[in-house]
Amino acid sequence: MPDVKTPDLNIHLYDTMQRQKVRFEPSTPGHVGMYLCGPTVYSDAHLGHAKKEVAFDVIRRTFLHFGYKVRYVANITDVGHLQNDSDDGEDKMLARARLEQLEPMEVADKYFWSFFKDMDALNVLRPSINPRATGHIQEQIKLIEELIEKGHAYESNGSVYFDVRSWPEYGKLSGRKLDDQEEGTREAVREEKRDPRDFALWKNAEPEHIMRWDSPWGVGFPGWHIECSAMSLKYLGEGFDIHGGGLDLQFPHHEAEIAQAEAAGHHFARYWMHNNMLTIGGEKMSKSKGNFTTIQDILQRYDPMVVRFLLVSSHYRSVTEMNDEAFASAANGYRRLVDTLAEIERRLNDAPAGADAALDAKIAARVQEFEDAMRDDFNTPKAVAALYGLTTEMNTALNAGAVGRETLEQARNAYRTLGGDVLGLFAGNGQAATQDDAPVVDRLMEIVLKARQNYRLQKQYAEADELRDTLGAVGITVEDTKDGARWKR
Ligand SMILES: Nc1ncnc2c1ncn2[C@@H]1O[C@H](COP(=O)(O)OP(=O)(O)OP(=O)(O)O)[C@@H](O)[C@H]1O
Ligand SMILES: [Zn+2]
Repeated sequence: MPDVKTPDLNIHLYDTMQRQKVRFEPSTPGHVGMYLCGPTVYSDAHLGHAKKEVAFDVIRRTFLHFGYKVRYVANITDVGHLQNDSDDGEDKMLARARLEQLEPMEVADKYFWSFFKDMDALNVLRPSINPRATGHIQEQIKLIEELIEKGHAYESNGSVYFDVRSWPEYGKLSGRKLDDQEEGTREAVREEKRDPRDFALWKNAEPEHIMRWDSPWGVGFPGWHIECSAMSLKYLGEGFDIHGGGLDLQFPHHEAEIAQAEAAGHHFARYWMHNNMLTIGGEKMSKSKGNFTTIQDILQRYDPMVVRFLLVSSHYRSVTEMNDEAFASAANGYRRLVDTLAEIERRLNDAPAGADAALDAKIAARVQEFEDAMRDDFNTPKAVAALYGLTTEMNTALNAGAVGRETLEQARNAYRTLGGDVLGLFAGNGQAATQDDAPVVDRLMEIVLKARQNYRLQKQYAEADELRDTLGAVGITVEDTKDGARWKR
């Protein structure tokens, strides 16, 4: 018999569209189709991106835990996302390509791989499907044609705009009334539009715009929003289950996605989920504000599992404020869990046979507490509190003397399943969990890398390589970049 678990039917989630917690009912029993708006790949990912990716990864893992099959589609934006998120301005990819003197597709690939390297480190499961906007131009053109045919879009000067006045529901997700919406675009673009709030589905390419494709309206490129409507429907089908993204994408991006899909006659996402922001000094961390810390930089200082622990310690719909104290307390909290788990595993080597019924009941109650928290809109802080509770109880029992093998196994399974499989916290060995020594190691590494650089300058490459290999053996990788050597552990 295959190991088939009956899906749990008691999961509640907060649906942004309905503005309340509702019971999740899948469109196909036992299956969940999820779409997540992914990154625009023009620079390295920062901790704000990590918050979003980890939030939805935990949601996906929770559905898996509760017996669902999940198809998880997360896109990569590699065209059409213009600066200021508006209908004019330079394409973010092109601006970066110019800066780095690369082909736009080189920029996309460079940051695509860097994104996945970071996500792998944070133990974020890879998407089931990872479609790229430039690979789906035909699908986007087809959807635009449907919209023109139905009278919800019009061509103007080689560009195509969505006619917001033709779609009274525009604004239903964010609750914005059409009249309250800003008219952000510059004069020349505004002249092309019937209403300044119309948004671009397709843009006519100026001669110098090198990312360009043929279309029924001439040579151009897709608007930013259309890719997500086209690709989610393609891979998840009509009326798919969950659409996710950051709260800041509700308007205009998600509002536009809904209008594009529904005005063309499609059934779109049935639930909308949004993560809140990671902030620094109370302000959203963002690339354009420049107040960001890249994931690569933070991983120089902290074990990726500590970073992940920090992120799951606050709810996905709450703000996560990032500062040194938050990391220090995450490192300590995480250490408590892994130390106890390590002790349980050590004791299992020579534990006496048998079980401790009272402790078994406590473990079962903590498992229940954890699962109830996750069923209630993926309440990770409460779930973490259940793990802390378990940890206190286990430490008391372990300090008091021998614990029976069956009970130790139960406890280990609880940590591995809930902390490991659901929260994704036990990739790697967690050994570098508390890096109170980070400043000292930083300084030491500066000295070591300088020594290695001296070897290289004197063409003593064998010695330089040996130094790098020795560092590798203790878990420190050194990478040579054009800006000098970088390291991480
Ligand atoms: N600080 C943050 N906290 C949580 N999620 C974020 C944060 N910053 C970005 N995201 C999410 O990551 C996704 C991609 O965001 P995007 O590439 O626009 O990042 P950004 O730093 O806001 O860039 P920009 O400042 O150029 O708009 C979006 O879903 C967005 O909501
Ligand atoms: Zn999107």
